[in-house]
Amino acid sequence: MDASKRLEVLQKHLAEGSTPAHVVAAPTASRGASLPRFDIGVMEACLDDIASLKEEVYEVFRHRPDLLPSSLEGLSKEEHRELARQQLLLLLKAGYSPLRFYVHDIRKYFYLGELLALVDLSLTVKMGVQYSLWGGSILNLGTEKHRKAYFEDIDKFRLPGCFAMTELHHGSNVAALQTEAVLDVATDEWIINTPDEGALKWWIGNAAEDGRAGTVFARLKVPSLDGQGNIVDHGVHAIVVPLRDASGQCLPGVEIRDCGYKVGLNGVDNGSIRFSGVRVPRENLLDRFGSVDSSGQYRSPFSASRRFAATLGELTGGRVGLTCSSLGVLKGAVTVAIRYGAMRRQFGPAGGAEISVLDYRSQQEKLMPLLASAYGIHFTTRYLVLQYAEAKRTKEEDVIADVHALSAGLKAYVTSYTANALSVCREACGGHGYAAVNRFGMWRSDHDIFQTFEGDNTVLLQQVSGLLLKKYKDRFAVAPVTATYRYLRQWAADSLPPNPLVSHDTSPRHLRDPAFLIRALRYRTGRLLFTLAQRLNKHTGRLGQFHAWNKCLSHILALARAHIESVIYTHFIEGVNKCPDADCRKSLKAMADVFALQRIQSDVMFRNDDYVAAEKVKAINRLLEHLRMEMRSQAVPLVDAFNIPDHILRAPIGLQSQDYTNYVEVAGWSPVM
Ligand SMILES: Cc1cc2nc3c(=O)[nH]c(=O)nc-3n(C[C@H](O)[C@H](O)[C@H](O)COP(=O)(O)OP(=O)(O)OC[C@H]3O[C@@H](n4cnc5c(N)ncnc54)[C@H](O)[C@@H]3O)c2cc1C
Repeated sequence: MDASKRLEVLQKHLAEGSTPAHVVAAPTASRGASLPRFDIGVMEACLDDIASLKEEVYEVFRHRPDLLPSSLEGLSKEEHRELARQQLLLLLKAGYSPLRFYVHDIRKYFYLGELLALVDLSLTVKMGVQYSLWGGSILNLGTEKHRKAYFEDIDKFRLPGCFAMTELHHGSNVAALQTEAVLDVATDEWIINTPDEGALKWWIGNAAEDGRAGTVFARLKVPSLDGQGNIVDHGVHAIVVPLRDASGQCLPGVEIRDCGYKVGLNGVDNGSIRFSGVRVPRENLLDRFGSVDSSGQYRSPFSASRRFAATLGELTGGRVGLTCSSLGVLKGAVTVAIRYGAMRRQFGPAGGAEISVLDYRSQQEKLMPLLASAYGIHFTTRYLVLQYAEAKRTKEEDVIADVHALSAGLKAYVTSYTANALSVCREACGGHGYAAVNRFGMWRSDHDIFQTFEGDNTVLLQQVSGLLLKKYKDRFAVAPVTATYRYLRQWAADSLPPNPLVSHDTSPRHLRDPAFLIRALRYRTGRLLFTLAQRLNKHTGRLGQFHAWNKCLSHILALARAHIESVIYTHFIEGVNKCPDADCRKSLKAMADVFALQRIQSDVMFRNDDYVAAEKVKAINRLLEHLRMEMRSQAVPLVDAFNIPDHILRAPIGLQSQDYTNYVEVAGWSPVM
């Protein structure tokens, strides 16, 4: 049943006052606080209006259990690469065209990234390399001639390709890359060279085995037009360079080595590349933002720094994709941990039955915030995807800037959050969480690098704060005194408690009021921003900009995280309000409250500033405990609403059956002993 049908059915039942058959049964062991039961299908519909894609894609894999191994233990990197390749080819044979999704229906493209994360993260990353990076660089940095030349072959995976940016000596600092592309005016070709060991391309996905071509980032060096024999360095640009012939042999001047076994993601063939005098036609320069004619005349509508920013800005799609995939992993991990926690029984009152471990408050404290965050991140990620589509459609500068900041911030926040959540979920499943078949180990190893590639998280968070500071500075660039004053007044009005009574208000009604929660989270962002601006101002005079920034770095990172949390909460509440079903809404609202209150509880700044008085902190603690207990009552249906089929989730302790049957079978026992 698709999303709109589900809502229709529910509305009919509500009108008739009856209960649909698939409304979940009451939880067994939740004492005291509980939330109303809800229709899982309706909750799923509130989350996704393209859920049909999930059903179709996962159905494709249902018929190929050979491509869904229960664990990757013992697989060599070559075998794992073949597995990822076959998984990708299966999708293509089933009629999916990721690059067409990328161009015509970006929501589906990113959703695919989320879905495939639970099939195998190597598959998601391989898809990301082929379509977001290799395909995306052609589409976004090139012009029509490049699109015509490569689109079909990239789409069909007839031309597996690479995105060769990183070098041995430089990853985050892209402007410092050293690979050279020198124009030979006589032959109208670029000559690509790796000048030294530090410029070896490194970590390049698809390079070790499959890559037939790649977008290579190199310094564009062009003879000066003054006839003096000088060379002008126009900085880093992207050029298409063929790497292998049809038989898989490296082309003359191209040498490739395998980066070898990694901590995870061994289904992706990362390689290192050296170029020695490789010649490619001048047209191979991806010239949307800067071009060179046959005489060597360089043209760009932008200044060098704006061109560089525009080039890197076009790569935000990769970050959006990683955020979606990371969310997929988070949903999978939380699903396993919560189902297992509900099934697993340890200890109980004297003479009574053992209780589910999920009924321990400590377990709720560990897992309910993760579940709440998964929902909050879900709504925010969906917003990011829509904004990304809007930016591509309208090309409006404001929207592009918003997407740039949000994709950097959300990628950093979500991937770090998920990396930590994987450890919490593993530990919440006790010893059985450590069995390879239950997938936490593999997710942890495969997902860990999400924090680093497509922009190191620490570096990305700085970009977010940099953009916030820029907005702040822009406000008073024109009329410093009045604008600063206006900004502060606005900030005070927006976020400070209107009067001292509020900082002492401990009523649950107030504490759960979205107006209070959003005001508090924005207060934190505003305060961090304002004090950071003051500190940077103070230190820059003495230390210079670079060192002043470094001195304030932990403040800068705190600001970016605070900002992202307030953005997530805003979209979470929007998701709550948009949900048409009252019972679903209650669960969603409880989770949004947990999300925001936990952030307020864990940041001493609120207490230090007397934004929340001591008795209010205690009231928040009590309320959080209560809300987590409430959430526990619907925790299993809440993860069921992610609707991850068993053949995709595979972790035997986390399946819908919620018993040990699959797990004992994996160990070779007959289920009936
Ligand atoms: C499995 C894998 C696949 C990859 N695939 C590709 C690919 O297909 N194509 C490609 O081009 N690249 C690829 N990469 C490279 C990846 O994008 C880089 O590793 C990443 O950008 C980080 O750069 P780096 O490794 O040089 O880290 P560095 O920038 O050297 O970072 C090292 C440490 O220094 C810190 N640091 C660096 N700069 C700052 C700063 N300004 N402020 C504070 N701290 C800082 C970082 O936080 C980090 O902790 C891949 C990497 C891996 C591991």
